[in-house]
Amino acid sequence: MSSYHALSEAEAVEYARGIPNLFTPGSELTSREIGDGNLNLVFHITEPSTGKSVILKQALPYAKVVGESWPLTLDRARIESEALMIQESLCPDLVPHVFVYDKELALTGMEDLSDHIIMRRGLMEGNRYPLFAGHIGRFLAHTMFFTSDLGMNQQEKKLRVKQFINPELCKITEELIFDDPYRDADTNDIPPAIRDAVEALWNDNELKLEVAILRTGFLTKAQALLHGDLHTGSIFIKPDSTKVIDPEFAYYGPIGFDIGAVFANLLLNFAAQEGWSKDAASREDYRSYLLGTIREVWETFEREFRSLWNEHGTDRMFQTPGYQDWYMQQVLRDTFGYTGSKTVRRVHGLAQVADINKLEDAAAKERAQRIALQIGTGLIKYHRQANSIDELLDIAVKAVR
Ligand SMILES: Nc1ncnc2c1ncn2[C@@H]1O[C@H](COP(=O)(O)OP(=O)(O)O)[C@@H](O)[C@H]1O
Ligand SMILES: CSC[C@H]1O[C@H](OP(=O)(O)O)[C@H](O)[C@@H]1O
Repeated sequence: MSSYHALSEAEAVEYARGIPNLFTPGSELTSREIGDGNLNLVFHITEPSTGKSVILKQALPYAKVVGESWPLTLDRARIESEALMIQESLCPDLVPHVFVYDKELALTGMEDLSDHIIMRRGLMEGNRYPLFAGHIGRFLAHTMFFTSDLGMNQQEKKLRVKQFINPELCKITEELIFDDPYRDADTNDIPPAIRDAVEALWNDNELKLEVAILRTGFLTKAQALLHGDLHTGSIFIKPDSTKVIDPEFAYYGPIGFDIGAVFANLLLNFAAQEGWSKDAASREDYRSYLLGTIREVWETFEREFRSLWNEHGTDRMFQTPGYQDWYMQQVLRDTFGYTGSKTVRRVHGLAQVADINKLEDAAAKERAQRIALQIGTGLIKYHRQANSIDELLDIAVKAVR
């Protein structure tokens, strides 16, 4: 197969047949396009006679959610496959294995994770995942420590920064997270019931100053190789396993941005319990589970990151007493701010979340949206003063009192 074109299901089968050592030569293969994300095609190829399968993910030259009027680089397929391979080298059990990356077709062939479910769906079904916090805390600590100036050769790190320059995907984030929600942008999709609360953001200069500071961090703070879009739709899960997918937004940025993405999406589900829980007691119980998960993710991340630093840190100046504590406090403060920014954007910006949008009861949906905005703006405004993860949990609890 030659130059770039979007594959048909039949072409996807032929492509998969050519991946070495995967399927039985000459056997029947089936293909189904299952992409439910905002950007790409995803083909699920199976060999019914053996149960073997593979996922082929192909970038389209535009953003699928908007259409051909929003052109988008195919280089994101390279970014995604290279990020997955680095993450696999650091946390082999927490990402899908990549079998093949095809530059010309902007296509990645990877391990099929269909025995897992997308975590957003799992949370909407009220499931609990006791191992998740440990898994994702370890993922965050290892992928960020070993790609940062703390944990890798600082000259090689500069080359990594170059490898993951991702201007078009970063621009999407810069606009959809750090600009459009705070003005009357065309991309916004404002729920009419909460227009008053949304307009209040546009006029809140204290809030916009903090967003400008967080935007500056996103633009300039090349701390570690981020996943870049670590929401619960980018996490596959089952009780004993967690897999992170879809790092096409990967770039060198502030560590708190990825942690904030995880927390924001747990908090969006927390807000949406207005409609998902059947009564007040189960609502409170599930919310406690979500907040407990946030606390455990942070504690795991902090413990593992500090221990990697103590064991593998090579920079002499960074061993100065007090520096590690200062660094962790900055990461915590960034985490508050990015959790807030990533919560707000999902309420009235482009690409919202099913946790809230699938609520059928209009009053519950409106309450959920207002709670999410209150949590998000509260975290953004407080972020530069934060000293402990408890304060984040308090801001969430106060929003539902
Ligand atoms: N490795 C995989 N195994 C099984 N299904 C997958 C895999 N990767 C993606 N999918 C399916 O395709 C969907 C879209 O994939 P995703 O990587 O999130 O695409 P996008 O970048 O367009 O958001 C996922 O929600 C999931 O249902
Ligand atoms: C125009 S892209 C909108 C939105 O979609 C991405 O999510 P995903 O690829 O997981 O569907 C990302 O969050 C972008 O901000």
